Amino acid sequence: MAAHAGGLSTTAAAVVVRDLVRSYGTGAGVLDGLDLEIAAGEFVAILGRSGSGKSTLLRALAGLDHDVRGSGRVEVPRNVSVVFQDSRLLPWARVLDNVVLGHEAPPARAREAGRAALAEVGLAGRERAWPNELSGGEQQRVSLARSLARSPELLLADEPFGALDALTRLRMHDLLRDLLRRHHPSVLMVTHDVDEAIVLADRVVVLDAGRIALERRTPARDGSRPTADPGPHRTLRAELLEALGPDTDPARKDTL
Ligand SMILES: Nc1ncnc2c1ncn2[C@@H]1O[C@H](COP(=O)(O)OP(=O)(O)OP(=O)(O)O)[C@@H](O)[C@H]1O
Repeated sequence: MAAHAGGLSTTAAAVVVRDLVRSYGTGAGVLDGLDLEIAAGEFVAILGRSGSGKSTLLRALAGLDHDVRGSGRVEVPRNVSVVFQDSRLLPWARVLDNVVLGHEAPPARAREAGRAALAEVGLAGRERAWPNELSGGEQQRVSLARSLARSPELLLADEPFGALDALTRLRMHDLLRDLLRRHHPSVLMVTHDVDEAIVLADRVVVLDAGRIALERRTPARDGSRPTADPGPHRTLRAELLEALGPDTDPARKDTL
C-alpha cells in the first residue's frame, strides 16, 4: 500500500513517487511501477496519450485515490492544491466565497488571503460576482486564486487550460508564469498540448502505459518566448511527438 505521507522526511525533493502501481479490477496496471521526483519549486509537465495514466497519477498525488496499490510510496508536501480543467466553482456561492470555501485559516484571514489571491489573478472588484457572470477564462482564474489563497507547496493541475480558447489560454500562460515568479510551489501539470508543456515547464515527462517513456528538461524557462530561438523548442517538440507515438492523429499532433 502506498503511503500518502503528509510532510517530507529527509529528501530535498518535494515529491517522491516510487514504484507506484494502480490497476482497476483485474485489468493491467494503469500505473505500472512508476518512479518520479519533483524538486522544490520545479514545474513538471506530464504528456501522454489518452489512457496513459496521467490523471490517475495526479489523483494519487492529490490523495484522492485511496486504492493505490503496490509496494510503492508517495510523498508529497503537506499543503497541496488541485486545479482541474473545469473550474468546479459552486454556482450558488459568490466568487470570494468560492475562493475561501474550505480554507483552513480563521474566516477573516481566509477572506483576506482570498481577496489578495483574486487581485493577483486580475479579478479585484469581482469578489461578489456569481460564477455564471464570469467568462470561462475568468472562472479558471478564480480556480487558480482558490489554489493560491492556500499558499500551496505543490500545485497539481489537470489540463487546467484545456477548455479555453487559444487566445485565453495564452493569457493564462502569462498569468501562470507571473504567479510562479511570486509564489514558488512545485507544479505537476497534465496537458495534451506539447507546446504548452515546453513553454511552461522546467521538465516534460511522457507517460506511456503507466511508465515514464521519456523525460526531458526544457530550454531554459526564464520567461523568454520560444520564438526568441525556436530551434531548441522545435527539436524538443519533435522528440516529444515521436515519444507520444506514431498512431497519434496527425491533425491533433500538438493537442493530443
Ligand atoms: N475509476 C476507474 N475505473 C476503471 N478504470 C479506470 C478508472 N479511472 C481510470 N480508468 C482507466 O485507467 C486508464 C488511465 O486513465 P487516466 O484517466 O489516468 O488516463 P489519462 O492519461 O489521464 O487519459 P486522458 O488523457 O484521456 O484524460 C484508462 O484506461 C481508464 O479507462
